[in-house]
Amino acid sequence: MTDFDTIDDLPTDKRVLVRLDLNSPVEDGEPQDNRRFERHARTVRELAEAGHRVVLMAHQGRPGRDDFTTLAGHAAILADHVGRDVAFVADTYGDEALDAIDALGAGEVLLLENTRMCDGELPKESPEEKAATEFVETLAPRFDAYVNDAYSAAHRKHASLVGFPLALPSYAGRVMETEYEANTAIATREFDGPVTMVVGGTKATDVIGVMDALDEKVDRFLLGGVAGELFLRAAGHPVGHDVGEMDLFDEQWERNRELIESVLDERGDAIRLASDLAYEGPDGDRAEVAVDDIDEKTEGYLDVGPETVADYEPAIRESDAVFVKGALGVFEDERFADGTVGVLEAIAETDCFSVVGGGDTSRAIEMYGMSEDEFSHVSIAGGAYIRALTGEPLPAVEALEAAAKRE
Ligand SMILES: Nc1ncnc2c1ncn2[C@@H]1O[C@H](COP(=O)(O)OP(=O)(O)OP(=O)(O)O)[C@@H](O)[C@H]1O
Ligand SMILES: O=C(O)[C@H](O)COP(=O)(O)O
Repeated sequence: MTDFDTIDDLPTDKRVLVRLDLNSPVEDGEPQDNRRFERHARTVRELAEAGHRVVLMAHQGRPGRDDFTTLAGHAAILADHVGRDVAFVADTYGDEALDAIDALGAGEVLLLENTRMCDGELPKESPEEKAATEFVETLAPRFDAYVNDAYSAAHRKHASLVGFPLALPSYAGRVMETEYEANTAIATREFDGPVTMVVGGTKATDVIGVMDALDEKVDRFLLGGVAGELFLRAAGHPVGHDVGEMDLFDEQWERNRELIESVLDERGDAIRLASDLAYEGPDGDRAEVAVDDIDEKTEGYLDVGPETVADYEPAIRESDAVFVKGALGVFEDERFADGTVGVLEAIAETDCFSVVGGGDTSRAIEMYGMSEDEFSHVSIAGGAYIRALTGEPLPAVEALEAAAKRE
C-alpha cells in the first residue's frame, strides 16, 4: 500500500515528464549497461505504449568527477532495453530542448541532457525554491504530468526530484513503486538470528552514517572498499588516505573522522576489518599484503585479500539476514573481484534473507555468473536503499505523497 499515485492512475495520451536514475559506471567516457536501464525500460515502454509523449530526465555523476558526462550514450543503451527509439537532445530546458519536446509525437521518447548540468538542480534549497527555479518553471508548463521512477535518487532533494511534484500532477513509475514496497518492508522486518551488513564501495560518507543509524539492528559489519580502509586508518593502520592522483579518502576522512572513531569505539566488537589487501603489483598482476605488514601506503588498495574473505564467509553462513551495500573491491577489473564475488557467492549459497543494494554493486551479480534469483531482493538503489533500512524519509517519496494529498 503506497500513499502516492502510480502510473496506473495516469490517464492516457498525456505529455509526461519522467525522472529516471540512469547513473552508471563510466569507462573510457562511456556509460556501462547495468540493471538500472533494464528496470526503467519497463516504465518507459509502458508509458510509450499508452500513447504518451515521454520526455526523460536523468543525471550522471557529480560535477568535478570523471563520471560527470553527457547522457548521449545512455539514450542508446536505454533504446535497446525499451525496444524503441530514444531520441537525445544535448540540452535540458533551453530552446533546443523545448523545440525537441514540442516536436515529439504520441508514443515517442526523448531523453534530455544530464540534469546536474542545470544551474537549478543541485543547490541546497527547499522544494518550494526548487519549484521556483528557471529549470522547473520553464519545463513544467509543457507537461500534463510528472512521473518519478528514480527511487535510487529519492534521498536527494534536487529540483528534478522535489521541484516538479509541486508544479504538476505526480505519479510513481514501476521502479519507484516496487523498490519502495520492497525496501520499506525490509525496514520493518524482524529476524531471529544474527543480521550482517557488508559495507564497501566508494560512498563512505553515506555508509558510515548508516552504520551508526543501524547500530541496534545489525549484529555484524563486514567492511571493505573505501569505508573499510577509513576504519583501518581509525584503528591505527597507515592506510585510508589518498596517494598520487587519488581523490577518495582524505576528504571523506575529514568529513567523517569523528563519527568513524565513535562508531569504532562503541561497536568495535561488531566491526570486522580486512586483514589483507590487494593491489596492482609492478608486473600488472594482483599482489597481496597483510595489513599488519603495511608500514606506509604507497599503493592504491583495490580489493580485500583471501584471508579477509575466509574470515567473512563463516560470519555470512551463520547469519539469518545479510544486507550488502557497496563492493569490497574494484570488481569491474577481474583481478580485483575476489572479495566482492567471494562474499556474494557465500550469500548466494545460504538460505538467509539477503538484499544486495547499489547501482554499481548489483552489477557484479551477472558479471560473475550469479543470478538475481539467488538473493531475496536486488535493489538498484544504493543511498536510498540504506536510508530506507534506517527508516529515514526519502524527500522525493515525500514529494510524491504530498502531491497525491493535494489532489
Ligand atoms: N578500494 C576501492 N577503491 C576504489 N573503488 C572501489 C574500492 N572498492 C570498491 N570500489 C568501487 O565501489 C563501487 C561500488 O560502490 P559505490 O559506493 O560507488 O556504489 P553502489 O554501492 O553500487 O551504490 P550507489 O547506487 O549508491 O552508487 C564499485 O564500482 C567499485 O569499483
Ligand atoms: O547512483 C546513485 O546512488 C544515485 O544516482 C545517486 O547518486 P549521487 O550519490 O551522486 O547523488
